Amino acid sequence: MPKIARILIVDDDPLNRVVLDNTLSEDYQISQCESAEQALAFLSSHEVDLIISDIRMPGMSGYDLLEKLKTQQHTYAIPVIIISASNSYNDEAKGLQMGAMDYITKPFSPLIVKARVKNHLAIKQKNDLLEKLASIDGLTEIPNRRLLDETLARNCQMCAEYEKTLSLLLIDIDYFKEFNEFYGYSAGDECLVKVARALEHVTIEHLGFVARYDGVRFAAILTESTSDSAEKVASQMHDAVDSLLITHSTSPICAHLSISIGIVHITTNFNDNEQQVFKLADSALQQAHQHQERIVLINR
Ligand SMILES: Nc1nc2c(ncn2[C@@H]2O[C@H](COP(=O)(O)OP(=O)(O)OP(=O)(O)O)[C@@H](O)[C@H]2O)c(=O)[nH]1
Repeated sequence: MPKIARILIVDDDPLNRVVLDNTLSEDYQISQCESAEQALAFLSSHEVDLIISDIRMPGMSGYDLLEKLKTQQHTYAIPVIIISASNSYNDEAKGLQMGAMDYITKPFSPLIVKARVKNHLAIKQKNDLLEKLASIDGLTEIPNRRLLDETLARNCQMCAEYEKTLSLLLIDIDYFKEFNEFYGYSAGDECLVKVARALEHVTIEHLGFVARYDGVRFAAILTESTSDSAEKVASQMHDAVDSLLITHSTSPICAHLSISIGIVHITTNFNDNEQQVFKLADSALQQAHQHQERIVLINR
């Protein structure tokens, strides 16, 4: 069943909220807020597909709300329709320049509101799909490098700001060139999909994030972890890949397909950016390869 879109109405006038609610509630799930401040609080814990906001409200105005929405990761992509009693071109231009998708003047025609809402939701749906396609690895269907880079940058910033811990695990499949050469590239593809699923399963259980970093390397991010818990996750990843029992007869180290893992664990008060964090995880992975160790951990 297709998901019913959720629309948030922000207006200090209860009558306007009721009229809009009556216009749209037959087709959508509606939530109402009587101020921009209340809307921001609501959006911190609820997902919405579209916002309809008045401009002139006590406290924060609709413009202030727009400005704030555009600076937050979880709200910048939500389309906003401004609905206002002002028919001044300046007000309309300002709203559109600030990123509103549309501007409707009051009194409004319910049919026009319905049609515009429907059109903006259709565009949002397509944008969401494009966003998803641009963030997912085509072969393994787990997040790709682009989403990994964004997620790591965001998490590094959050950890520095709120003094939280972060672990980055870099996972490499051992002797995959030899696997491809012996079993063929499409068997290699199948194997990558299986390994990705196994890693994803373990990571999700620990509320982490995993992505395909490049050809045969994966990366997982764990926040608020300890170095022990990061090592435990790495060890579970080894078990998960071992239990796939994928024969690798040309591997010099194991009869089955195996992985090596480098971990960097960052404790509070760190100032490393995402590139430095990545370099450290990579050097842990190189050490794992050099010394043929299953897991190498660098504490920072
Ligand atoms: N089947 C398949 N192979 C890939 C894909 N992407 C990269 N590869 C192959 O993966 C192999 C990776 O080789 P290397 O980076 O040398 O890694 P390795 O052979 O595992 O060597 P070590 O990392 O030292 O254990 C190369 O042969 C690539 O062609 C893919 O999407 N599918």
